[in-house]
Amino acid sequence: MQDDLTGTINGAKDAQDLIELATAEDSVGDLLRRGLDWLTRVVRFDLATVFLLKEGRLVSVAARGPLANAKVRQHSLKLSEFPSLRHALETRRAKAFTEEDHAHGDGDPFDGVLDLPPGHSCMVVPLCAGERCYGVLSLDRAECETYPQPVVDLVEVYGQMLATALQSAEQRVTFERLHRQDHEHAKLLEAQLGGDSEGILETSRSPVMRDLARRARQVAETDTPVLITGETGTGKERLSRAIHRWSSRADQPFVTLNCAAIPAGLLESELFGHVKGAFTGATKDRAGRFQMAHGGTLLLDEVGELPFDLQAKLLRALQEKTFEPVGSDKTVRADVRILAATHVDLQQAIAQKRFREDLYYRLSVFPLRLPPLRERREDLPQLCDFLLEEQSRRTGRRGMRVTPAGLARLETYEWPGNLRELANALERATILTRGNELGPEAFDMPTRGAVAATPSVEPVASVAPAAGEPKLAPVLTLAAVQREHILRVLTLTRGRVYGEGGAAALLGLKPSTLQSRMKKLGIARLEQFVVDEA
Ligand SMILES: Nc1ncnc2c1ncn2[C@@H]1O[C@H](COP(=O)(O)OP(=O)(O)OP(=O)(O)O)[C@@H](O)[C@H]1O
Repeated sequence: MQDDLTGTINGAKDAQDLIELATAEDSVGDLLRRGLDWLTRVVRFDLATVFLLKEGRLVSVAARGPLANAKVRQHSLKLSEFPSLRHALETRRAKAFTEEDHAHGDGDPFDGVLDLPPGHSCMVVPLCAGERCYGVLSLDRAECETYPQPVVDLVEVYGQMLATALQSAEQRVTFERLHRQDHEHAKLLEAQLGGDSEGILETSRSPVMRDLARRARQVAETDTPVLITGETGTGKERLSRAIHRWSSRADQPFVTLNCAAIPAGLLESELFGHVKGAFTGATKDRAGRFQMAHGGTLLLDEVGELPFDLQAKLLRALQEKTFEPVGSDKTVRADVRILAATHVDLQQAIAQKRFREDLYYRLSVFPLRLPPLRERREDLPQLCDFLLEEQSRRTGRRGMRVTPAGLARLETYEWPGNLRELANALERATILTRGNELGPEAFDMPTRGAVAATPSVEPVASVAPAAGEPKLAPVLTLAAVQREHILRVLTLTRGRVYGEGGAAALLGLKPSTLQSRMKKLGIARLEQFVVDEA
């Protein structure tokens, strides 16, 4: 198709370019520039102008052709004064103007801006997609001739494509803004709840802790993997967050994956993502934690629980920084700094063939061992202040403090659940106390001697027997009874939580519920129950 008003139309190639234009992830400016480039190939004009609708006005945002000048680029029109433009938007149809239209219609949109002859070639194309009309495209030529209908139809399709591309560019901007807002919001919440604070690390009174914090800050500056070990509740996750915040990746995502909390069959997809149809229930592509952490830090919590076959895949992802989502043969690259945490003795797990030695050496380039609370008792006063302050942000109970006698009481306890147990003890004491002072009577843990005798139970109080009556057993807290019972069942199942005959099934709980209860009660996961089956 070629005449005075059409350019050279190169069939499939032009259609393909147009589709590419509509699906490209360009910014709005680039999109308009490329869109007008495309148009020059298929239709002749001296001026193509894109006007976008803003508060009842059509504002020129891009212009192309020999007549495009600064005045055209700054031009704007009141839509209500141009019925022909309004009509094009209402009917969503492109229209070529004839000499007659010019004689009886509204004024020329470029009156006062350009000196175009009466009856010049002119076409108006609405830019509408879905529910929205974004504006109009106008084509003008200094010659007096009407654009033929096939050209109008073609440019109308172009207008629809351009509007669709504008729509997706707009959606992308909105999505990115919402994503940013979510990120900001999450950070704010974290800050409000105190989760963005490193807690008592560098300010610790314990020389061991201070040294650990110093080394953590040094390694934070690098991309070296760090293996954080320590008993349950010693603050491994909080230390990981501190390392992330101290690193140059601080503004990028911090993503965690608790390898013990996710059923083994789903872990690979959680780590590396999956593609639609990879397995029953995979109804769409889903990014894994590696992709989510791109540019940032990924904490593999309870890494000792990672199934053996998945450990090889993780090793490859660490070495090559690439992996394949489940069900895909496409290799994905992610730039992720890895932190791993565990409370199990990985050396022992290696000896029992439950953990790969090569992965261990990869993860443990820089090991950090968090001491248990009983080895840093000198931090108790600071920790109590810190945890009470943090708790007050959640509960509103401000100004709580532990009296010196209360502290002396806390110092006599062994703290098997470490900082988490301390936080829980303080919260319980706050609930049970009317005033602001937590004295020894506010705390329900046994003294050091009692702990040694019955390590897994926590009596609240001994009920004094009346004279002549046999001695009564100590009254246990509900938590202590639960703890003891769960430990018994875990021993029976040799540490197995999941599946038929697992502890969760025996206790009538969902495995995830049992896991979280175990975590709360400070029950370390499972190696002490596992009998080496080799
Ligand atoms: N350095 C710290 N200063 C003050 N409080 C801390 C510190 N580290 C941890 N905590 C508190 O102790 C509790 C347990 O912390 P965290 O979850 O980081 O421990 P963890 O070792 O990762 O536990 P788990 O082994 O169960 O995964 C949380 O309430 C946390 O706020």
